[in-house]
Amino acid sequence: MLPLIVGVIVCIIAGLYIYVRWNFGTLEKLGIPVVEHHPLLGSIKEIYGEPGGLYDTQWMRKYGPVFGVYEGREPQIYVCDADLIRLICVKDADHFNGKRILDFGDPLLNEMPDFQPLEKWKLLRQFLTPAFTTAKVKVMSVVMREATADYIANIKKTIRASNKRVYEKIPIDESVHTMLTDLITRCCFSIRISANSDADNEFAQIVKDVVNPPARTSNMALLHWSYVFTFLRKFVPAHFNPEAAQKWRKVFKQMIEERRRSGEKKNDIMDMCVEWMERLDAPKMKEAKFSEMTLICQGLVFFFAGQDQISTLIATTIYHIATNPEIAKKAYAEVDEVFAKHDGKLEHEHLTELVYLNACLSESLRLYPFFHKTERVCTKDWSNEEHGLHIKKGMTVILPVWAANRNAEYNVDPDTYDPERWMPENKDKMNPYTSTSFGFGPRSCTGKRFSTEAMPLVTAYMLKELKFVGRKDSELKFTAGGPMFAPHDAIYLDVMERTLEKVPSQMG
Ligand code: HEM
Repeated sequence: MLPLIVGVIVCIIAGLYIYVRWNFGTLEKLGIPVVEHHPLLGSIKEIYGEPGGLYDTQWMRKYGPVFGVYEGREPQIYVCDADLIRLICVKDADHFNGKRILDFGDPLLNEMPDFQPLEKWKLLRQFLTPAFTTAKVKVMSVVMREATADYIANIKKTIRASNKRVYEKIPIDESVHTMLTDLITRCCFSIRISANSDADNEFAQIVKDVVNPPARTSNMALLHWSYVFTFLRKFVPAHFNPEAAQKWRKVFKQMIEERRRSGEKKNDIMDMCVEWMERLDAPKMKEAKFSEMTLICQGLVFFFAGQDQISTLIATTIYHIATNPEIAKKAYAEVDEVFAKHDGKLEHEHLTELVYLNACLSESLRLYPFFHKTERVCTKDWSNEEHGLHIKKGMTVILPVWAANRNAEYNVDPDTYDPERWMPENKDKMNPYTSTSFGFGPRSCTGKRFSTEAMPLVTAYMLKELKFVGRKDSELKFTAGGPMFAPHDAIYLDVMERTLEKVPSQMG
């Protein structure tokens, strides 16, 4: 009996060993360099370790612009070459029109557009694309200005309440993030939440809670092994907070119902939701499993697709302005000049005049996008002789945004924050596929127009009214955020009103 039991155990272990390592060797056969990896876990430990985008950058520098990585047992091709990115995302996009269908452990969150089967994603794209037409964004620009004015007024209140006339140690990233809940709610749903600094506001709180899971997993071993044995994912705490997602479902459904009952038209996202609610019974919607839940999730997408991204980019830009006198001098001078030219007001048409400020934001966008990678799944075998690359159907191609944007072939001194590279005389020489932060082609970001309006507008108004000053503890430190996100520690600055600018910098 004992030999039989031992035999069965040995067979099970051998079977598991073969299963775990089954895909190893796939990437090597493609003739591309492959990142050294753990014999069972692939490179998942590294992917979850340091800030992910920095790991990818180190790999690119060691292995070149195209290399293979095993995410657990899944083989993936990382591409940081501009021409290949163009081919995969744009020219031959019909060979790469998939993304992986991921499970976030909640039926609502599983409706996010990036992670849907092809037919459903096409419908979602039809829903999302009209949200930010040029005409709509122009109207939203006015609303953005109002939200920003209220935010600045709140900051000024705190400054005036302080004896030193300084709002000391403002966590500028969190502060802008909270303000964006208000700005997005006003622009997309025509709702004014009471005070944008009021973190207890129910709406703001729900949105905040969704992206803050109750407990991040401390059991890293479980997390790592779940990339090898996928059934273990059930035991890993969700990336998002399912309880808050439930609350969102209730609140957003009520909002749609109220708008439907009132018959009001505000030309916003809520109108689009009401309109699409009527279409849910159509056969093609049913076939694609496009449901009420799908629509309710899209409401949430307007927050979590943009809020972290936009707040990180505004905050990091302000951090560089606050801590670099040369950059500050140019940015403030330009903002003052443009406002003076337009009688103290900045409208949609004037944003392109902020050449230097837009260059600063583009540089933050190059270096610090919150989603540090995106992907395509190959849906038809694809070959390119010039690049000597053959990709089989089913293989995941990763576009490691941080690494690709730091490719020294296209950027001099790629790790340095240097807005000058985005000034017209330099920008015009750039290959557009070297700056990957919004993605490219049919699956690219639908929020680009909204973001490129909000970022310069909010930042310019903040600089017009407020002086940001670096502190001894001001730091820009990115932390590990798993395979997709690039979170950072709080960015502390001091802020004062520009008319009361006498308080000295605490830097150095
Ligand atoms: C600076 C701000 C933003 C950045 C850097 C950014 C970046 C990205 C990236 C890299 C992707 C994947 C693209 C690809 O795979 O080619 C994406 C997708 C997406 N983004 Fe954004 N995003 C931003 C703001 C927004 C905003 C404000 C919204 C508002 C709704 C939004 C909505 C979406 C949606 C819905 C998708 C999925 C598109 C699809 O799968 O078809 N994004 N974004």
